[in-house]
Amino acid sequence: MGIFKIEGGISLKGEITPQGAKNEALQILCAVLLTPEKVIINNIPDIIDINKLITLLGNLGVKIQKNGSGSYTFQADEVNIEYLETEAFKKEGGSLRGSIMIVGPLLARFGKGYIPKPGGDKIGRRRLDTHFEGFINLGAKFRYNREDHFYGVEAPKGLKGADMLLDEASVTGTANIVMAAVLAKGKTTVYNAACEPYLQQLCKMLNSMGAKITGVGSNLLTIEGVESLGGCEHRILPDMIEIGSWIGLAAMTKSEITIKNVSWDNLGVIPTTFRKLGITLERRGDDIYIPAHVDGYEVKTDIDGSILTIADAPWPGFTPDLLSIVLVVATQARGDVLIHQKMFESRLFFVDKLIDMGAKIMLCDPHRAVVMGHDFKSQLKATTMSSPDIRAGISLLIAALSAKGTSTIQNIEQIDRGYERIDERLRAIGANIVRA
Ligand SMILES: CC(=O)N[C@H]1[C@@H](OP(=O)(O)OP(=O)(O)OC[C@H]2O[C@@H](n3ccc(=O)[nH]c3=O)[C@H](O)[C@@H]2O)O[C@H](CO)[C@@H](O)[C@@H]1O
Ligand SMILES: C=C(OP(=O)(O)O)C(=O)O
Repeated sequence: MGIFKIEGGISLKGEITPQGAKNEALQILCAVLLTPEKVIINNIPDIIDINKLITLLGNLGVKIQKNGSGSYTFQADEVNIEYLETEAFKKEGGSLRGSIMIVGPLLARFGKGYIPKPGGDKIGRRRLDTHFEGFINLGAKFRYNREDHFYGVEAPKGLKGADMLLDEASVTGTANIVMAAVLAKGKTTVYNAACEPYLQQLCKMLNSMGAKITGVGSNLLTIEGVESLGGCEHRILPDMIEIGSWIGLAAMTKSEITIKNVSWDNLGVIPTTFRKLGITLERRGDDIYIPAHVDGYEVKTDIDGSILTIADAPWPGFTPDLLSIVLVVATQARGDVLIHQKMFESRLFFVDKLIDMGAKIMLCDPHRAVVMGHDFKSQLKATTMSSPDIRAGISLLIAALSAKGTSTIQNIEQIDRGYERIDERLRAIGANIVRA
């Protein structure tokens, strides 16, 4: 397992360009299974999770050609569906969360889809019921083997469009159901659909392949099934979670940073949420400019003076993936913040490490933490820590960059699974970080 050694307490300066979005890329890569024609995808991030999914597609027989940095051509004209029943697939298929989204396309095109319990972060229960209830609504037969946690759906006679109301607006669940419904017979409506920008991107890509999806961007999608889909070219959006991470990093290290080409119109409430923490962000064209916060940043209260609460919610609410970053940034703010992580129950436990570093945080229960900001009057102390999940990992990295002295972060594979060449990119703006 690799480690990062970080010499903190240094202000950074410069420009940083966000990578392509991990969570969009996972959906888009699965969609290549829907057509025998060539699909070109640009701006694919070079990170562990994405590279694992590309390997999985290769093992399924998809032809893969690298065109250049971040650009690939995929062709799923000879899919080896038997691979789904091998021991190798049982091992490999479960190693990331995003692999669950191969099931919808395979079911739609080949009448069957199997998957071992998918991996991803250990951040609480991660149910798959919404996915499989959706497939069942489309006429698939479902089976689950409790012993080896293996899920399967089959529809040898094809899928049939249906009206459905999802039990929750699951992001990967909606993507999976949409990818199954595009090739079903007749009309499907999906209400309480997730509608975040990455899902909108998926729907736009599918429409460019010949699918008929309307309502894109809303929570009611209507899908007219088509016989087959063709090839296309698609570009992945910048990663909004990475953008939020750089905003937090800039504020915490009092650095002047420009985040390039962020696709502002797809950031939703992310900029306003950081502004509530007192962070100044300027829109400059499609860039975000963050001045050095030499005098710190002051948390805004609610209109009636009550303590600011930052909570997650399905899009267009604030993404749960940025709450850990907001929490670490709050430790040096002027004022107090309640962080309410509603979706996942094990994502706040990393606060122990921040408390060890000197942060004032009260963990009220698994979902809520009150952060009492230091206003930089007391700097965090460098320490040795281990990254429990991807977003806690980056939050600890931000804490280490702000702390005086040398910190060590272990288990950095958790960070590498979502952030491309992070050490190299941070060194380019002046950070003292080495990989060992
Ligand atoms: C590979 C990928 O794209 N992963 C993202 C995806 O995961 P994923 O698609 O797995 O997450 P889901 O949207 O299914 O649900 C996330 C959690 O929120 C709960 N939930 C969800 C919707 C809802 O209306 N109410 C509710 O309580 C679910 O029970 C679950 O515990 O979306 C999550 C929520 O944005 C992100 O954290 C993950 O980074
Ligand atoms: C939780 C995340 O990823 P995954 O769903 O892949 O575990 C994340 O990206 O923050």
